[in-house]
Amino acid sequence: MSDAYIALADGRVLEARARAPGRTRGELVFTTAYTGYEESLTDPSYAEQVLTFSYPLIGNYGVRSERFESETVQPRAAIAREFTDDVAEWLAGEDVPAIDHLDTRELVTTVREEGAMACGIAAGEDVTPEDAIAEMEACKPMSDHVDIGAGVSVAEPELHEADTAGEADARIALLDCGAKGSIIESLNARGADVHVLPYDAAPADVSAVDPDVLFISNGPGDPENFVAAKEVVDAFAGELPLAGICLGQQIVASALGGDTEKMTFGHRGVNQPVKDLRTDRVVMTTQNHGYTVADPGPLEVTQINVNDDTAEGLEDEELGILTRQYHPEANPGPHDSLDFFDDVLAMADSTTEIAAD
Ligand SMILES: NC(=O)CC[C@H](N)C(=O)O
Repeated sequence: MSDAYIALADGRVLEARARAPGRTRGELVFTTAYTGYEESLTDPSYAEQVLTFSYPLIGNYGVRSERFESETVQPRAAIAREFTDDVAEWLAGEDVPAIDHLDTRELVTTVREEGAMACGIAAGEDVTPEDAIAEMEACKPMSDHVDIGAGVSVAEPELHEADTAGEADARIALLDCGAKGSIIESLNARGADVHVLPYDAAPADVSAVDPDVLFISNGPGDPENFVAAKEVVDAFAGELPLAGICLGQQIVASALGGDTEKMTFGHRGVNQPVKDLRTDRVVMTTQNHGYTVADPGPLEVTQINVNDDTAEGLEDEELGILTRQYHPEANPGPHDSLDFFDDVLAMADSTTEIAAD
């Protein structure tokens, strides 16, 4: 008798071992990252998803809150071939179901072939396969989570001061659609004050901060549902330099007349190769996304994914727009693309010069 089950939308039910009990449902996705489980499990972009680690052993360097990207565990459940006790205890303490001792290679192959899909999990004493099936049947498609930003954004504006407190070189308005903490830290470390605004802030809320750059964060769900953020981008494009990471890139492109589409299984891992089309330089990047910019609208695609040619960087020098589909803040690494933040802050400098002229 097993004490855990996962039901898949394709009709299969797999047996597993319960490491943290509970019943839940979500979109089944996988990451190939072999380090960075603390960062992944606290990345708000995983809201409403069930995260499978393709690497077989997760947790062998413990759990330290210094590495968290947000204050809570974000996916609805976690799956690995084997979790260490440290990770299992952390997830149990956070009431996030976790299961292991199942064939995660089969799970990953299924998602690669059939796409990210609904799943249901039941773990703990006395659970039955029917419990997992009932959860799976109640699972909504990701695009139906129309207000997903509400669960991951700040409720009120917050100021995160530059490490050079009192002597900030730039002021950033960060629209928090589920921002990873290390995006804020990367900006603070480069001398920028970061005014974090709720995901549904109005253009007037952005003006109130009088920023040098408007920055749209990463976040969960379907970018087309972030209607207020698109209105903000539309209001400030050409007026203020604009930057975005991941969901931020998708929102900027969509707001300016482009389009996004759902990928079959997405990109989640820490070794995604990205090529800059102007220099032919390839860097390794951290990624976590299930949607992609299919039509960049007026923006130029300056970087692409080497594996599937999808858009990884969008720019418009005249409008002052710079976005990345991957995660330049690079926690857990690699750090190849950290200079993105220097390029964003250079846009802030250029507006200061324009204003001074
Ligand atoms: N990390 C992100 O910002 C993810 C963006 C979006 N939710 C996607 O899955 O594509």
